[in-house]
This record gives sequence, C-alpha cells and structure tokens, in this order.
Amino acid sequence: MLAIHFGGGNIGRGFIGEVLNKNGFEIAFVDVNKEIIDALNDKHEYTIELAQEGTPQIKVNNVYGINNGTHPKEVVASFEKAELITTAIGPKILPYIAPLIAKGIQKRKAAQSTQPIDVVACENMIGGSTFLKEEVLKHLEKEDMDYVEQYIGFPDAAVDRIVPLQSHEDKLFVSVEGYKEWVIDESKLKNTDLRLEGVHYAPNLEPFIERKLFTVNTGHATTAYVGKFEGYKTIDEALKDDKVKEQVENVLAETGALMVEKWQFNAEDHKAYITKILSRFVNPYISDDITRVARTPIRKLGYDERFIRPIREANERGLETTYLVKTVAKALLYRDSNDEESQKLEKLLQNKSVEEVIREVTQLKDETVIDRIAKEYKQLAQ
Ligand SMILES: NC(=O)C1=CN([C@@H]2O[C@H](COP(=O)(O)OP(=O)(O)OC[C@H]3O[C@@H](n4cnc5c(N)ncnc54)[C@H](O)[C@@H]3O)[C@@H](O)[C@H]2O)C=CC1
Ligand SMILES: O=P(O)(O)OC[C@H]1O[C@](O)(CO)[C@@H](O)[C@@H]1O
Repeated sequence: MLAIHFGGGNIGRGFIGEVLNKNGFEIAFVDVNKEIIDALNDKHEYTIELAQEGTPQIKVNNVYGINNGTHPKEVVASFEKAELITTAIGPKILPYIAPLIAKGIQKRKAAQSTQPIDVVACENMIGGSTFLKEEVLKHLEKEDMDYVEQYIGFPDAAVDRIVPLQSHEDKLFVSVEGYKEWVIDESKLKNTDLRLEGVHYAPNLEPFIERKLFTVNTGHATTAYVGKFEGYKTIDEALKDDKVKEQVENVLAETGALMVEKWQFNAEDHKAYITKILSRFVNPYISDDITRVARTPIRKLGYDERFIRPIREANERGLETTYLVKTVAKALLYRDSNDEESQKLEKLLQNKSVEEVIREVTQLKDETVIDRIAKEYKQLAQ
C-alpha cells in the first residue's frame, strides 16, 4: 500500500507519517527540500520523539522521498499505484502542487483505474481539501470531470499536534507533543473501505475544525501577537506574563461562547477543552518560537481565518468581541524581518490609512468593526 504525502516538513513527518506508517503504508514524501529528500532516500526511516516525560521515541520506516522540483514525472507516475494522497505543505503552497495532482489523476484515468482514492489536505484552514480540489480542477480537462467526481475524493480534515520549528543534526528527526488529533470528513470520502487507525471519521467536520481552529489556533496566535507586543520570544515565556495570559483567556472565552452557541458544545466541556489547550501551549518539553506561531500575519487576518471569522460570526449573534478586536490590532503591529507578509503589512500601513489596510487584508465590510480595530490600532501605535 502506497501513500503519497506532499510536504516532508514538521507535521508531515511528525504526525501524518506516524499515522500512515502505523496503518501499514509505504510513504512517498514529496518535497522540494533536497536535504530532506536525500536523507529519506538514504535512510528510509526516521525517528519521532515525544516531547513529554521520558521522551519516548517512535520509529517510522518504509519511507522514501521524491523531489517534485527536479522529478515531477516520478510524482505523477507514483499516482498509478497510490491508495491515499495527503498534504501538509501550507495553505499558500496548495495551488503550486495542484498541477501535479491533476496530472496524477489523469495518469490513473489513462490506466483505467476504478479504485477510488482520497486526497486529504491536512492544513490549518477550513475547507483545505475543498480548496485544493478547486485548484486541481483548474488543471484538468472537461472530459476528466466525470472521472474525478466518480473516483477522486477530497474530504476536508482537521489536524492538531504542536510541532515547533527545530533543527537537529539528523535532518529527519522530529520532536512533537504527545497530543494528537486527526479528523476527516467521512461524508466526502470516495475510498470508503479505507479507515485509518488513529483518525476520527466525522459525519460533519465543521464543529471539529472550527472548535480546533478558533481555540488552538486563535489562542496560540493571540499568545504570539500579544507576546511579541510585550517583548517575548517564545510562547511559554509569553504565557508566564499574566497580561498575556489574561488576554488569551479572554479571547478564548469569546470564541468559546461562539462555539457553544453555534455548535451547542456543552459549556463546561468546552471550558475543560480550553484548559487542556492552554496546558499544551506551556508544555515544558517544547520551546515554540513566537515567529512560527505568528507567521504569515496577512493570511491569519483573512476573512475566514482564526480572528476575523469568529469576530464576524460573534457579531451576527450579538456576542462579545472586545478581546478579539484588541488582538487583531496587535497582529497588525506584528513585525518579523524574516516574514515576507509581516514586511508587506508594514509597507501597507506606511502607505495607506489603517482603515484601508484592514478592509484590504480582512475583507471585512462592516465599517463599525473596522473602526473598532482601527481605534485600538491607533492607540497602540502611538
Ligand atoms: N507544525 C504544526 O504544529 C502544525 C502544522 N499544521 C499545518 O501543516 C502545514 C505544514 O506545516 P509545518 O509542517 O509546520 O511546516 P514545514 O515548513 O515544517 O513543512 C512544510 C514542508 O513543505 C515543503 N514545501 C514547501 N513548498 C513546497 C513545494 N512547492 N513543493 C513541495 N514541498 C514544498 C517544505 O520544504 C517543508 O518541508 C501547514 O498548513 C500548517 O498550518 C497543522 C497542524 C500542526
Ligand atoms: O500553521 P499556521 O497556520 O501558520 O499556524 C500555526 C499554528 O499551527 C499549529 O502549528 C498547529 O495547529 C499551532 O501550533 C499553531 O497555532
């Protein structure tokens, strides 16, 4: 059984690889990072270490690498015998791998394969696989459409495991937190015979992905933007400051109220979920750089992303958004000289009014919310 996984980075090796290996798959990691690909082809195995007491290790074997930059045809050829396709490559990169996936699908069609297969995007975004499908369809012909609809599934998914930026002498070694959650929308599966152990199949993914994105990712990003504003470098360091911690708790109370109202999560259970998530952020075995969690602020300030969507949806329901709005203002002030989007944001704010920048970046139409964010920003920027 072969699985093709796009993105041999932290979550690819540190989570998806572990699950696929446990389920008996041979894994072809597709990546443009030559060092990673060469190491995979040299060793055919790697080690995951759990960042918890005793630091237990897990071996992942039966793996190899394909460099899609230099060997795209090899990627396409491997689609013929693959039984699962996954990605963990970053939302912005999905359009760049879409042409290869389209060619791979055409390869299966040419081989008259009637074995259904699923393409699962494991990215931090709502509707990741659906978005990838739209990108893939752009590279297919009209006559391919029936084949895609019949045999190729793009079920959305949510993945949750904290894997910080890290660097080891062994390029494949990866340290991850013990906690893990991978949920796949079973309603969009085509290969319904394949059920991965370690994956939860949900008839309706939306509550899971929203609860995860608007708690783990909103909470983490709040820690990062507020923490950076207060002068910290790492997530755990920032959360030791009560000012930061309180803002994170207040933000999660706001998104929590929305989740409880929208999806009828039990309020007490949701409180316990928040407590669990906060304890993961301060895991003493992990040092997570603020720059990783805050990366690409323009994307994170997007219309359907971790701040703006809860603000919009809470407003529609008359719920509180004071601390979400305060955090967006701090995100606008986030600066990292190595982050292109942060640099772009700074330039935008130098050349346009903050109201214009908020409209452009968040796509918000509600002028009252735009004014509230702008007011907070102006106070902070003084
Ligand atoms: N690190 C984490 O804790 C988690 C990350 N995620 C999501 O997983 C995705 C990947 O995140 P990480 O693994 O942290 O990032 P990463 O940077 O460690 O891994 C991404 C990999 O994609 C490769 N890549 C970039 N452009 C490529 C291209 N055009 N073709 C082939 N490969 C390419 C990079 O070389 C890298 O190895 C993101 O969407 C992230 O939001 C989701 C849950 C947890
Ligand atoms: O990967 P993104 O979307 O840039 O956001 C980083 C977030 O993703 C995670 O790595 C996993 O959900 C979190 O630790 C962090 O909040």
